[in-house]
Amino acid sequence: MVLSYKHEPFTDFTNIENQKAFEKALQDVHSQLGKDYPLVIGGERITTDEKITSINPADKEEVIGTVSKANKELAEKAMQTALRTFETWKKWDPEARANILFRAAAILRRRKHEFSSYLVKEAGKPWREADADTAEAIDFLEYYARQMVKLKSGVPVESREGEINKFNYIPLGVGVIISPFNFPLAIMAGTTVAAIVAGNTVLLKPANNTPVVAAKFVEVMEEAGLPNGVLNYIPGSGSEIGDYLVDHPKTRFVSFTGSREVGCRIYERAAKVHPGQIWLKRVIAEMGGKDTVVVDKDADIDLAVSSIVYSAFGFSGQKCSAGSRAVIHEDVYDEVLEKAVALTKTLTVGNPEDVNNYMGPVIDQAAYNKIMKYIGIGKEEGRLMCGGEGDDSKGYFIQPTIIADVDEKARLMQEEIFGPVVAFCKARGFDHMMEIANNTDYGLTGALISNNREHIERARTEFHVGNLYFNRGCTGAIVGYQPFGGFNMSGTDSKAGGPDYLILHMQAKTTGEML
Ligand SMILES: NC(=O)c1ccc[n+]([C@@H]2O[C@H](COP(=O)([O-])OP(=O)(O)OC[C@H]3O[C@@H](n4cnc5c(N)ncnc54)[C@H](O)[C@@H]3O)[C@@H](O)[C@H]2O)c1
Ligand SMILES: N[C@@H](CCC=O)C(=O)O
Repeated sequence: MVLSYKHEPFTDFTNIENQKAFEKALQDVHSQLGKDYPLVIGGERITTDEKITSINPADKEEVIGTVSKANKELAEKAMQTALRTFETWKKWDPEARANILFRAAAILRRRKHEFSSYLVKEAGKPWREADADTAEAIDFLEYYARQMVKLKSGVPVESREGEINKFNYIPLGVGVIISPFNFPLAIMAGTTVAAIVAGNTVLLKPANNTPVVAAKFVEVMEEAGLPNGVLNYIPGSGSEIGDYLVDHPKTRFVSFTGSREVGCRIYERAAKVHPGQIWLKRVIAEMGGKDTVVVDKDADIDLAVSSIVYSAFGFSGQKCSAGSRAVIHEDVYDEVLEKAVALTKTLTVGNPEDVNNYMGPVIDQAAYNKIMKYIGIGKEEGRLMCGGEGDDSKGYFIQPTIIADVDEKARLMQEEIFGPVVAFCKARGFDHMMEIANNTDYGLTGALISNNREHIERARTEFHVGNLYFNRGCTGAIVGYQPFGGFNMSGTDSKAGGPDYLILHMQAKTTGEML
């Protein structure tokens, strides 16, 4: 019997045994660095001359691995393989497909610290963030497997006398999975296995900064018994193979997580019907955010401060859910600001291999340059209270930065920075707070810190975000507990880790039989 779903607990790193185990895993992973990873198409390992070199963002000299790079011909080979494999995979008993996910979850759980160590090395995640990323990947496997078992017999519909009507879900076909660098295990794995367990075959194109952890995950799925050709691993250039596969007439759906710019491009291209295409493509596009922590007049100030600071600076602000705006009632603004600056100054920045560092680097030179440019803009749009400095000599380190007194319409309050920068903005009252909270193109996450019941209830309907939290920060959704996805330009609100998610990867079929 399958036990009911419970999310994977996080590792307690204050426990010395856990600390030692993680240090050992880091050493083991260190000894594995620099390997070469081939493409995997139909189980065949294909090595190309052209490579993606994955480096450690905390130490540019350290190569995590080199990864073969698919071109259009190889993407086409992967498509043909996935199309062929779909004909058999779609007929598998959904429960048997779910069993592969359960087994993969068990393997990942046994190798938890190893995977988290790859996340420390390849993505620059501090231990706790890496551990949470691996736990979330396990959660996705466990949760979607159970969801598939629930959906396998469809949903009951009514029948009149003399007929039997049924309503079942069947798979779609070949899906293209395009994942971001910032949850290189959880989002990559979650989007991939949701499509697979629903009976589809997939082409996985991971982010170019983090392809090694994806290659390791493909090995886990093979070990768990996934038949060859169901999951095809094809890292490559987004603009080359990404465009090619999004445009492909045999692509049935695209599951994308990443920036608004790329998401909109995919959405638009996927809408065009190409010669030989006999369906309208489905697109799941989960994109950026400009997320707000709102602090009410009668809030618990210390809770407000920690919610702002940890939502803004966890994983150096490189979360779509990051609280990059703090909107604070004018009566408590100065106090919250002062305390937030003091707390931020205690945060340590450095190599994430050291458990004592709260923040590691940002992902690459382009991200570093972009964030530093925004800090420059912030200095003009507001008052620099702390941080503001960066050092890209060894890795891409940026100090956690608070910019105060920013106008609600300023660029710092409107544009996704995706780095450790938070803008503080003063509000006149609750109406004004809600107005500011809703004044961006996005609508992903938000938090209200308040002890005013009427304001909490008003925010429940007026604060227009896909994930709204009260009296806590705005990051850290848990699979199965807080299904995740946003409104407006944050995407298609697919709600990863939620009860509707798998259905997006299937089509419903009605049958009616006369007796
Ligand atoms: N809403 C969410 O659930 C969610 C979750 C994580 C990250 N994000 C967002 O992702 C962004 C950060 O991730 P990123 O920098 O990896 O995003 P990105 O858009 O730069 O890249 C995402 C993926 O798209 C690929 N890509 C690039 N060009 C492409 C093209 N023309 N066709 C197809 N694929 C292409 C990339 O290679 C990568 O695999 C942020 O904006 C963040 O808010 C959103
Ligand atoms: N689901 C994550 C964010 C994913 C995007 O980066 C959270 O809730 O913090």
